[in-house]
Amino acid sequence: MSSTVVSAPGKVLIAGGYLVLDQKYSGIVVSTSSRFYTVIQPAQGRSFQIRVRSPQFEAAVWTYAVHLDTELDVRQTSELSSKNKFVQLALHRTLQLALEMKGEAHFRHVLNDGLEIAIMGDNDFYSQRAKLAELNLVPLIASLAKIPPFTPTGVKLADVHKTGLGSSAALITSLVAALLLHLGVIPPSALDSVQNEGRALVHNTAQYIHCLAQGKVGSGFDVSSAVFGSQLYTRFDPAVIKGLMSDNATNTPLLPVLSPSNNAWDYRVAPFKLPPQTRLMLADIDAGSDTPSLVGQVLRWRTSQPAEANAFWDQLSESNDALCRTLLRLSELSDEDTKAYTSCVKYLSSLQPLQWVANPHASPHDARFAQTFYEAHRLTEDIRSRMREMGRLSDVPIEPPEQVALLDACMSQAGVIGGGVPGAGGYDAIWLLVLDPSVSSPEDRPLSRVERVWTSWKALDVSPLSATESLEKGLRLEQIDNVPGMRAALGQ
Ligand SMILES: Nc1ncnc2c1ncn2[C@@H]1O[C@H](COP(=O)(O)OP(=O)(O)O)[C@@H](O)[C@H]1O
Ligand SMILES: C[C@@](O)(CCOP(=O)(O)OP(=O)(O)O)CC(=O)O
Repeated sequence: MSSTVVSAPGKVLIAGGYLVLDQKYSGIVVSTSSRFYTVIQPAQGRSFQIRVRSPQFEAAVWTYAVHLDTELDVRQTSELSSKNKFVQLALHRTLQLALEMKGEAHFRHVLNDGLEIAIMGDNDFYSQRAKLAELNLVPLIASLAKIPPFTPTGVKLADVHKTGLGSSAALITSLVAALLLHLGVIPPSALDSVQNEGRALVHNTAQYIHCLAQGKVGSGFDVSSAVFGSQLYTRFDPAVIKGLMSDNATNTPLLPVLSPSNNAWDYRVAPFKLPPQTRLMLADIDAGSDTPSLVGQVLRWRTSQPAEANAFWDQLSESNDALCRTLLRLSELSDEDTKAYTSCVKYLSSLQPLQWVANPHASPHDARFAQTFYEAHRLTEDIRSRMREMGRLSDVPIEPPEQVALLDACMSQAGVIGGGVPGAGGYDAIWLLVLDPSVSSPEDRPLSRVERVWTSWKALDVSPLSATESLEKGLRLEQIDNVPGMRAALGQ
């Protein structure tokens, strides 16, 4: 049997943090060009053994034995090595599903060869600050390209500095998809289109396993974007997986719950993408925040002040939805008249947003582009101010003063549409959307202006990520030799 390689993108929740936990509201999630990869190869001679390794980390090899008696068991055999609950649960539950769907004979046939699995994340998932310093490189996006792909982090998994792209969700999603493909549960064509039963099965299984591994049911926007790509996401009702979440549910059949034909899966994925000739910029800030504790405190405020909080969330949600519509409208405007759109992007990229709508010579036709970009700017600023207000009301540093100063400095640069603190906010990251005209010289690009702000910023340590938006719709089937640096990282 040959190898199976599947990748899944990381995520940035640009609007809808906290609200997306409630089915009444939605979140805008952008999937990133930075991806997690799972490589599965047969392990000749190690029947019913599974070896998993993460070559970017120290001591990151986990070996498991698969036992199939009255029930399926996946037991770690290397007692001396650390545990990896996310990987072990993904193996156990996905193999269990494969057993239910394909039967014992097929299961034994595939496992007879054993499995050799490698997990790798693009460099963006882990802070590259130390590596840039070691190579004497200025923290610029162009410098990141000089770091070899899948570069070793030099530390154990537990000690790595994550950048917030959602490593566990992308990892679980790529691992589940690769296993379901390798075990013949879904065909490779399941990854050809977005609306597909096989892909939906990957989604449901990965959501369930991610919740189980995290020990909580989050909104699931990270898994959904890893499967389906950028989207406007509305969560599933957690009741659908309740029966499978307890420790003594290991004998409960998975398929009736995880099957795409189970109507209790009521998540909604509406199309979303960033406008053409704009670019997402992300920075990792060297100061972390603990998402679960921020979430706990905001939700306690909502429970204690329901009337105030619900009215507040309704208004914030209107701004989030309006931002989604406005950004989608820009794609339509570009389709309607690409030439005029392109020249407008070039013109606006040298001006600040307030000047965008102050051109007395613009024809009504051209003014539509500038007005829509301005509306996107206004909405991101409105969302920022509401998120800050929610932080004040719940006493949570959602956009703390240090981040306010940094974002305001970025926002004052010509050609910056908007930005904010992604997801739950806090100190760990910022996102920006900038105009990125295809025809300007490199130093005139808004991207370069923002980078100059970042490199000169003293109050916080700001380091860029290389990710752009991924326009591929989530999961992707890969070939080892087409992924730069993969074979070297595998040591093959
Ligand atoms: N490269 C990797 N190889 C193996 N497991 C990984 C890797 N990256 C992350 N994980 C798993 O994901 C867990 C981290 O999950 P979590 O703290 O929720 O991170 P995140 O916020 O990035 O999703 C790790 O403890 C490990 O089990
Ligand atoms: C608060 C939230 O709505 C968004 C959190 O988004 P982040 O991107 O901050 O999440 P982490 O990857 O866990 O750091 C919680 C949720 O939707 O589950």
